[in-house]
Amino acid sequence: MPVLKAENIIKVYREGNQAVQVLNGISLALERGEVVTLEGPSGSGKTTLLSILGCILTPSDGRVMIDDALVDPRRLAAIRRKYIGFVFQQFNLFPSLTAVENVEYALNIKGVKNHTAQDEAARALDAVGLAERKDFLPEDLSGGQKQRVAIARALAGNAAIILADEPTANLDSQTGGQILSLFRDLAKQKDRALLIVTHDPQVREISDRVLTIRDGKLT
Ligand SMILES: Nc1ncnc2c1ncn2[C@@H]1O[C@H](COP(=O)(O)OP(=O)(O)OP(=O)(O)O)[C@@H](O)[C@H]1O
Repeated sequence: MPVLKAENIIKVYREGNQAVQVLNGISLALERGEVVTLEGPSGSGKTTLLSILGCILTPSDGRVMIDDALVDPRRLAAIRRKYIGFVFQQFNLFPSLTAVENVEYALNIKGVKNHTAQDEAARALDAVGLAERKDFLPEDLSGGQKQRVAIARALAGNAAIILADEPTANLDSQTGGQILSLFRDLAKQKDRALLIVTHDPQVREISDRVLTIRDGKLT
């Protein structure tokens, strides 16, 4: 059974009396333990699709199922907290929190508190090779290290679905390559589904499958 399934997703953005249909009937399924690349030209709807799959946006039509249950638009935040981990191009770390506090904060939001959160955050940073820098602020970390913190944050709390939007876009290709193999290994270890939106050709190399979106459809 796929952990994530999208059926016939349509998304229309409205601005004033203009309507633009960005997604034109997208269906896909992600299995646990699978790493999938999503490619497509700029403006083709990749981020929109990722936001719908990640329960940030609701589709105009079509449905998303997680673990075979229909995603209820009234419960998006709760479903997102339970099932989804995100990694972004800009890392999106809180600048005033240390590495470990960034991960801990995300765990707190997921309902993991106190010592359990502290221990899990420390373990997650250890898994991405940052145990020695766990008390550093983001400004004292390199780009690759910041992305490791973001990966630790996405993986902590056992999200079954990890969605990444251009995770290597701000990294040099060597650092990007290292981050990608780590990301893949960690996702595979726990049988998570990992979907990566990217223009980076290196992502294909660590993926099981490549999806291409063009004019709002998968080709
Ligand atoms: N909130 C919004 N309101 C109106 N139009 C939007 C909105 N968000 C995105 N769009 C439009 O929808 C289209 C798809 O955008 P999206 O960001 O999903 O594409 P993308 O494939 O991720 O692009 P890129 O690779 O450049 O990040 C674009 O034409 C964009 O301008």
